[in-house]
Formats: sequence, C-alpha cells, structure tokens
Amino acid sequence: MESLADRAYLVTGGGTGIGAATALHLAALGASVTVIGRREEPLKKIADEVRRQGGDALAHTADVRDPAAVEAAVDAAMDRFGRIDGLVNNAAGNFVTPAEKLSPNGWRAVVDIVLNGTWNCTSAVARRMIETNRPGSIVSVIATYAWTGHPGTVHSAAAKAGVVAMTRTLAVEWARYDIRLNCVAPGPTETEGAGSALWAEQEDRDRVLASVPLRRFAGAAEVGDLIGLLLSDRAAYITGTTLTADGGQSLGAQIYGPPLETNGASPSPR
Ligand SMILES: CCCCCCCCCCC/C=C/C(=O)SCCNC(=O)CCNC(=O)[C@H](O)C(C)(C)COP(=O)(O)OP(=O)(O)OC[C@H]1O[C@@H](n2cnc3c(N)ncnc32)[C@H](O)[C@@H]1OP(=O)(O)O
Ligand SMILES: NC(=O)C1=CN([C@@H]2O[C@H](COP(=O)(O)OP(=O)(O)OC[C@H]3O[C@@H](n4cnc5c(N)ncnc54)[C@H](OP(=O)(O)O)[C@@H]3O)[C@@H](O)[C@H]2O)C=CC1
Repeated sequence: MESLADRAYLVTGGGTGIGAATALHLAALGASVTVIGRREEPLKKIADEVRRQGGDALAHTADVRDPAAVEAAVDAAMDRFGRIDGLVNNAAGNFVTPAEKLSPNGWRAVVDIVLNGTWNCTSAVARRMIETNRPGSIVSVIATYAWTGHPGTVHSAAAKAGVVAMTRTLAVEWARYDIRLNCVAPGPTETEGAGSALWAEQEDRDRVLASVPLRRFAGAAEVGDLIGLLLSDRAAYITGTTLTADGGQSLGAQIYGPPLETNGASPSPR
C-alpha cells in the first residue's frame, strides 16, 4: 500500500459510513484529513479516532449545499494543513419514494446535496489547487443507478448521473492542471445511513442481497480502500472514469444462473 504521508485530504460526509471509513483509511496511510458534515458529533468522533491512531484530523461542520460554508471549510483545511491534495465528494441524502409522490422540496434536497454540493466542494478545492500550482485528485462517490436508473430513487439517480457528467467534463478541462477526477460506484454497502434510508426492513435487505451475484453487502472499509487507491499516485494515469465495485449487481439478473433466493441469509460484509 502506498504511503500518503504529508498529503492532506478533505472528505465530505466524513463522520459516518463510507466517508468515515475513507477518512480512517487515508489517515492510516499517513495523510491528514479534514472531515466535513452538518453534525459536529460524528465528525469529532472520527477526528478523535484518527488522532488516537497517531494521525492528524480536523472536524469542520458545513452543509455542502452552502457555497460560503464550503469555502470556509476549505480555508480552514488550508490554514491547518497548508495544502490540499485531494477531495472525496461522499456526502449524500437519499430516500426511496415513488416519483409521482416526490415533492419539489424533496427533489431539491437530494439534488442540492448530491449535485450542487459536489460542485461547490469540487470548484472550491480545485481553485486552491490551481492557485497553489499543485496537482490533485478528486473522487466522487456515485451509484450504478446513475446509468441503469432505479425505481424509487429518481432524485438521487439523476443527481449522481450529473456528477458523472461533471467528472468527465472536468477530467478533460483540468487535466492541464494535473487535477484528476474519478468516481467510485459502490454496490449496496453496509452503513447506517443507507440501512435506514434504503433497506430498513429485513425483507428489503433480502431483496437487495438477492440482486447481488456475490450475495453480500460491501463493507464501508473496502470502498474506502478503493477511494484511497484512486486518490493515490498508483492511479496517476486514471482520470474521468468510474470504478464500479458492486458485487456484479449492475450486470442485472441473468436468466440461466444460480438461484436468486437468499433464504434470508445475510452474509457479512468484508
Ligand atoms: C431501492 C433502493 C435499493 C437499491 C439498491 C441499489 C444499490 C445501492 C445504491 C444506493 C445508492 C445511494 C445510497 C445513498 O445515498 S445512502 C445515503 C443515505 N444517507 C442519507 O440520506 C443521510 C442524509 N439524509 C438527509 O439528510 C435527509 O434524508 C434528506 C435527504 C431528506 C435531507 O435532509 P433535509 O433536512 O435537508 O431535508 P428535510 O428533512 O427538510 O426534507 C426535505 C424534503 O424531502 C422530503 N422527504 C424527506 N424524507 C422523505 C421520505 N422518506 N419520503 C418522501 N419525502 C421525503 C421532506 O418531506 C421535504 O419535503 P417537503 O418540504 O415537501 O415536505
Ligand atoms: N451505502 C450504500 O449502499 C451506497 C452508498 N453510496 C454513496 O456513498 C456515499 C456515502 O453513503 P453512506 O456512507 O452509505 O451514507 P451515510 O448516510 O452514512 O453518509 C452520508 C454522509 O453525508 C453527510 N451529509 C448529508 N447531507 C449533507 C450536507 N448537506 N452537507 C454535508 N454533509 C452531508 C452526512 O452527515 P450529516 O448528516 O452530519 O451532514 C453523512 O455523514 C453517498 O454518496 C452515497 O450516495 C453509493 C452506493 C451505495
């Protein structure tokens, strides 16, 4: 595993789930991390954990929908660590609802967090990289329904597709600054946020598992590991792409293959 010593990263939604696992992974590789989110408590918990393990972390509250709050968070990270080498756009909001029942405000809440929030953070961080003449790597966490679509998630699917288009566009536009942009598309991943928003009932979990050929949820840590790979110099020639890690889910159910029943079994995530 490549050392990220002396590097400094920002992780939005870094207090829980995939964001927290990513922050801990980056810190374990020697990087400093700034974790951003709306609630102070989970951010402080992760920052404290990083420090307990000998790393350095800053917890900064900000709503990614608010460009001024994002600017302040990026300034705080620059003041504290003197550099920014990368960003993980991980913050998201989601809930399952029939599209015809989705209110204008429900649409706006999810699209604002996922699409506008990603732009607010990406533009604020990239401007610092360009001003300081430093290369950088930006990874956005999306979902495979950005291209497959998925009933019940029209707001999130549309916003994540926008993030893919943003990533591809900026990968070309900012290549001259040596700023790389990529996406990671995890499949169903065992986190509290997704668990309560998307598969709260055992019946829902079973249906999700039945759609995954590898028959298990991803673990947040294994997604964080892939994000770390794309941030690192091992991925120096990778830009504008999406790394899918979904246990085969987006390939779709096949007609001739293993039975789709899970018999209620919920294999543990890695
Ligand atoms: C079917 C799914 C299985 C598919 C399997 C595919 C593979 C997996 C792919 C999974 C991909 C993505 C996963 C994730 O993104 S998981 C992340 C989940 N984490 C969170 O959602 C945490 C953050 N969430 C939030 O902050 C909130 O949930 C919210 C997004 C709503 C934003 O909060 P905010 O405080 O800003 O907003 P409000 O509470 O004021 O609500 C705004 C409007 O939205 C309406 N709303 C809220 N919840 C629901 C709901 N459950 N159903 C319908 N409408 C909802 C709310 O009523 C407000 O609208 P109105 O003012 O009109 O009432
Ligand atoms: N878990 C899964 O199955 C999958 C998840 N993903 C994606 O992975 C990412 C992480 O999801 P996951 O870890 O499961 O979920 P979580 O709910 O644990 O993470 C979401 C994080 O985003 C933060 N957040 C939400 N809204 C805002 C906001 N407006 N401003 C700042 N921070 C915000 C939350 O903190 P706070 O509430 O304190 O602001 C929380 O820490 C998301 O992008 C999600 O779409 C993709 C595919 C599958």
